Amino acid sequence: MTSVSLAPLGIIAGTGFYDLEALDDAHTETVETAYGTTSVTRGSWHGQPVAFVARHGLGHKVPPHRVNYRAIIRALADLGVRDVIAVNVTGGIDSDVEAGELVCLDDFLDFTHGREGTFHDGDGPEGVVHTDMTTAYDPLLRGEILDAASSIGQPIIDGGVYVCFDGPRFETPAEIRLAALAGGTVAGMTGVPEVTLAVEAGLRYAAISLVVNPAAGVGSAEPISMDDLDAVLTSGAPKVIAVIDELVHTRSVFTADEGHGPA
Ligand SMILES: CSC[C@H]1O[C@H](OP(=O)(O)O)[C@H](O)[C@@H]1O
Ligand code: HPA
Repeated sequence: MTSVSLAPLGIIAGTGFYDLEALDDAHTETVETAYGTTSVTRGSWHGQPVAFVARHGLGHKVPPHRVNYRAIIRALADLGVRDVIAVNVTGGIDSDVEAGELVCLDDFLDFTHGREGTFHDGDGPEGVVHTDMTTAYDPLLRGEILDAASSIGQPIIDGGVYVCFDGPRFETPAEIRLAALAGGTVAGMTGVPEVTLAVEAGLRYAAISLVVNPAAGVGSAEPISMDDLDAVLTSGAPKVIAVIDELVHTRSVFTADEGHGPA
């Protein structure tokens, strides 16, 4: 059997996901890019190479508005990653979406301001570039996530609009009502420009959102409780890992069948 080098699967995760225990031979390196440095943990999962980034850093030191999204995406692209699965913890805007549920996102609204959101500042050899965002979340990668969830019997909502706010404060009820009117499903603080930079970099990107609370003012006037949120995160994180585990496992079977498995 000829051994070929597989492109590593990129995984970017945030709140509650700081290392991937499933990774074998994990080692963390600092990757330098033209946009700054980022820390990437590389290892293998079911024999598949993986490059993992904890977007808030170990110990959750970096708030959402200060994450260096360009360095993260550039680093993964430079390491040869072609596909990225992102995990975003969110608040439910749509009252039908409950805490503990998973959503496979299919669109976004960008309510952020002033983030470094492009690789195309007009100063490169390519000049002015306008990147299509019609299917920002890659349909094929979304399909892999949905199939993986279905295979293990994990419910996941097929499609949802991620509304990205700057944070780090939570939103007001009025902001969430506006986002609901605009068609938002879930609220978060990190999904954009991560997704748009990935598309600009030519990566296939899809995101699993774990809903951990009703967004501000949804269903009740109760303040968002970090304790409640943490409890849902603790019970929900293994569901997300199980879906990704199945996706990676399926890929490993497929690559072995194709004769491209690890030697
Ligand atoms: C602790 S709740 C707010 C925090 O969680 C989300 O992070 P991530 O998307 O990285 O999972 C949200 O965007 C905020 O950064
Ligand atoms: O309600 C929320 N809003 C924004 N980001 C979040 N991340 C978890 N919950 C929320």
